[in-house]
Amino acid sequence: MTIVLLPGDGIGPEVVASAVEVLAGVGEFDFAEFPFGADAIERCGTPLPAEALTGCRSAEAVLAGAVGTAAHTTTPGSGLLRLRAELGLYANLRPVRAWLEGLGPLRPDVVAGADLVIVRELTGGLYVGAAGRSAEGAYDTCAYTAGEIERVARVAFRLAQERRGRVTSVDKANVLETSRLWRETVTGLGQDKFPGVELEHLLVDSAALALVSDPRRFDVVVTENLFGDILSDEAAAIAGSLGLLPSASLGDTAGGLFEPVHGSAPDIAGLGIANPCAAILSAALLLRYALYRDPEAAAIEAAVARTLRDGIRTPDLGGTATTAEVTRAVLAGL
Ligand SMILES: NC(=O)c1ccc[n+]([C@@H]2O[C@H](COP(=O)([O-])OP(=O)(O)OC[C@H]3O[C@@H](n4cnc5c(N)ncnc54)[C@H](O)[C@@H]3O)[C@@H](O)[C@H]2O)c1
Ligand SMILES: CC(C)[C@H](C(=O)O)[C@@H](O)C(=O)O
Ligand SMILES: [Mg+2]
Repeated sequence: MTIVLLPGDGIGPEVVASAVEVLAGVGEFDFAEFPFGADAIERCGTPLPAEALTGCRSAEAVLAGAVGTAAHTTTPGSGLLRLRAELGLYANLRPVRAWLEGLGPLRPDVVAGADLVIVRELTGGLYVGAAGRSAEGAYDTCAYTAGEIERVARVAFRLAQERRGRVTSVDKANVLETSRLWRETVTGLGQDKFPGVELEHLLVDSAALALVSDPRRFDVVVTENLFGDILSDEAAAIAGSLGLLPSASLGDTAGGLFEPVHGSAPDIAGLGIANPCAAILSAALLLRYALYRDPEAAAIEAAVARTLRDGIRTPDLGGTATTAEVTRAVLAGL
């Protein structure tokens, strides 16, 4: 059972090492590591070398850190986008929980008990549409097919059936044609196949406010690629830090890509203070969604919750613990 590791850049290798320690604490796995991101550009001349892609294709699952450095800004991200596209990972689950009161910048009475999942469409929209420069400026284009919308909406509805039975679809249907198609398609699918799931539609600007003023109203949020990218970083305020947000990128075949929502955090890379929880929780999602080992996944999540409760927290959460100390506490809590 091989798990491919793509540590990448900045704090990526630091937090992936923590996640690997925690995985080794719950079972026996084979790991195969490949260069990725700016690290791969330096070593192989490309952010996603052919052997890394081949390794990812044949692995049970992929655990990634983050990509990007000050010297290499856009190209490392293109390797990540290509990996998602090549593996057909169109649904990106980004669970957000208020693990503990008072961790983040928001009022505890607003966030206490919040527990939602953002399902971000991951292989379409503005990220992949025709883009370029013209004589006068530049352009990016947004296009979605009904099929692309329906398949990610299906993931959201199914997830809601296992949770609290409520989907919020986020779009900008008052302006964008792709959003009007998004709204029609999600509505049709809900009526036809998921009548038991409550569906509401929110415009993205209004959703952005509701996320931080009334996060408990959300169960499953489904939205297009760029809105999902932005709203998920915003939602980190509910959890308390980007260092607490994991993700699972899934397609129609087994396996998937599991990675923190955060980036390579060049401002703290190499200091040993990165919060490893997002990567550790991504490893838990890997166990749940790629290896079907839910008990181990739940054990890791409980150990992270205990570590936070015990006050063993990195500086992003107002603590003084190091990456290694948090990792040790999670392992001890298993
Ligand atoms: N999935 C990815 O690989 C990914 C995601 C986002 C950004 N990026 C890339 O990362 C680079 C930096 O981007 P950015 O600074 O806008 O976003 P970032 O997510 O790297 O950092 C934003 C802020 O959050 C903090 N932070 C992030 N993760 C943390 C953690 N685990 N523990 C403690 N603090 C943490 C950082 O220190 C920084 O202050 C860019 O090159 C960007 O393209 C990559
Ligand atoms: C690095 C970047 C391409 C990536 C994205 O925009 O998808 C990141 O921000 C994320 O959220 O995974
Ligand atoms: Mg992002």
